Amino acid sequence: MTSIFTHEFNTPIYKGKTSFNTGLYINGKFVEGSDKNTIDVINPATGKIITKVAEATSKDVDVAVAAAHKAFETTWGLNMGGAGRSRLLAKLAQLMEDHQQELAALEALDNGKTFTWAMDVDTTFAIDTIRYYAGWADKIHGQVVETDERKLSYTRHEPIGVVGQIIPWNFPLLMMSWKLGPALATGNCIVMKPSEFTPLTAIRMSELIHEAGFPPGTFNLLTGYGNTVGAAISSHMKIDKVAFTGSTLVGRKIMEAAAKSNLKDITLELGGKSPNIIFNDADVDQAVNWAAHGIYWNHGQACCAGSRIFVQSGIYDEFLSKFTEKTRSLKVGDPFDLDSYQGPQVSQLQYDRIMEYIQSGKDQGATVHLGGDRVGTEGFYINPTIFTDTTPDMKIVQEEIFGPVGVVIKFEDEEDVIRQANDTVFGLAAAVFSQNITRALTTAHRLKAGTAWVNCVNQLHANVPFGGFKQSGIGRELGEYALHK
Ligand SMILES: NC(=O)C1=CN([C@@H]2O[C@H](COP(=O)(O)OP(=O)(O)OC[C@H]3O[C@@H](n4cnc5c(N)ncnc54)[C@H](OP(=O)(O)O)[C@@H]3O)[C@@H](O)[C@H]2O)C=CC1
Ligand SMILES: CCCCCC/C=C/C(=O)O
Repeated sequence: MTSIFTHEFNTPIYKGKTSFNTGLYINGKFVEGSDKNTIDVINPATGKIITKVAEATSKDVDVAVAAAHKAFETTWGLNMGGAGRSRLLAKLAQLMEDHQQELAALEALDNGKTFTWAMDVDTTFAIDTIRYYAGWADKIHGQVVETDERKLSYTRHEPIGVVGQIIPWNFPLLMMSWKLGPALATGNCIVMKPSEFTPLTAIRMSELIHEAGFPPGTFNLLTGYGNTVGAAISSHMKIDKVAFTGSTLVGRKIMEAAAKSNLKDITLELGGKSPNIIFNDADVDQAVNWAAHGIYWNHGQACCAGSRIFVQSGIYDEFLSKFTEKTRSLKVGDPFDLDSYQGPQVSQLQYDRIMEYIQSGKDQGATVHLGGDRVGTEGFYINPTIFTDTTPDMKIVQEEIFGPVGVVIKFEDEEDVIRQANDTVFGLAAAVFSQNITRALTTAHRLKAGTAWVNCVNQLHANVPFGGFKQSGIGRELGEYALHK
């Protein structure tokens, strides 16, 4: 028997109730996992169990894939026109909006992000994304190509089939929407695995997908572990594509599994070590605010986090002093407190990883300019941390920390900073701060990054493609680009 999770939020910022089934969602029904095991879901603010959810196995993957294939052949795929798909996606967006506060509260409870950001960013952007792809669903056509005066050819944009989607814990609902939107708009059926750490909004979304009226089997949700369910999805012979967001390490495994099984198509949105470049002629106060947002927002748990802050020598001291003050002012605390900027890291595992990076920075001779320690005695809270006196070879300069830890590095001129900024295996995002538009754009164009922001950071929109160069990924999400792969 599957269980129902009921929770009453009685917090300063949100009061309300949620109640939903914690089973796997397969073929339009909530069911137990084939082994009847469960996974504990932990509250990162306390380290205590919130609830248990069903644990899927590779057998459940087979059942979900069969259901998805049946839906693809009968009620979805080429059998449901674009207008029908559009209507259902629009209905889903409306249901998400009707339950926005509940979804934001669940995200804050499960992930540790603040309720305020979950409302203003995660849920709002997720709703926008589903609505945006609802708009596309009936506007997807191929081309007519005249080959000579008497002949023409035409192309058709057909769905791929059954797609596996593996999503991470840092933006659970948002990453779900980035993957759901284009896949459903183009007529594919889905077998999705959320992160074992943050499954709650994905499960609640399964109920909303059901309520919206998507035919059984169109969308299936399997809560489970990466090395069982994730691996079974990426090596499945009847899954036609896998879309993944997560670490570069696992991205590599997925690509290998795809190659070794049925050569399925892949989209990978992986790690980053984004440079944030601040020239002498930047508006320093503006750059300080954006730099803080770039690295500390979502507790540094963002693929595009501006974790390497390069500051030109003429303003280095002024910047560092103001950036230190700004960092000191950010309140770390309960995700449901009105004035919290930063909540806990998502898990004990992630907390330990970040602390190990902080220790490695110290061991390799960098200076902890600010922070570097835990906050409080329970939960996974870490003080926003600034490192200085780094060298290019240090782990904290080269590797993705995925925590509120930034390195501030002095540079001399444009050539110097472009060389340093591009000295990374990653290439997801970058930012440039300068009042000189020519310098800003010239620098932005020379950075090997999928996205380069000028005088701002983290500006992502449903209609703008996003994805990485180098080991930050393959393919693009969002915008029209996401419809083509
Ligand atoms: N680009 C991004 O947005 C993200 C980057 N990361 C980076 O990865 C680091 C490690 O975080 P972590 O949570 O371990 O990231 P992972 O890459 O392990 O997790 C992302 C997703 O992949 C799943 N997964 C794990 N192993 C496999 C596998 N063998 N086959 C298929 N799917 C699998 C996970 O499942 P499970 O539920 O078992 O964990 C989860 O759903 C972070 O510190 C950060 O640097 C992490 C998350 C997001
Ligand atoms: C303003 C919205 C920012 C969204 C960031 C999305 C990041 C994705 C990732 O970490 O994979």
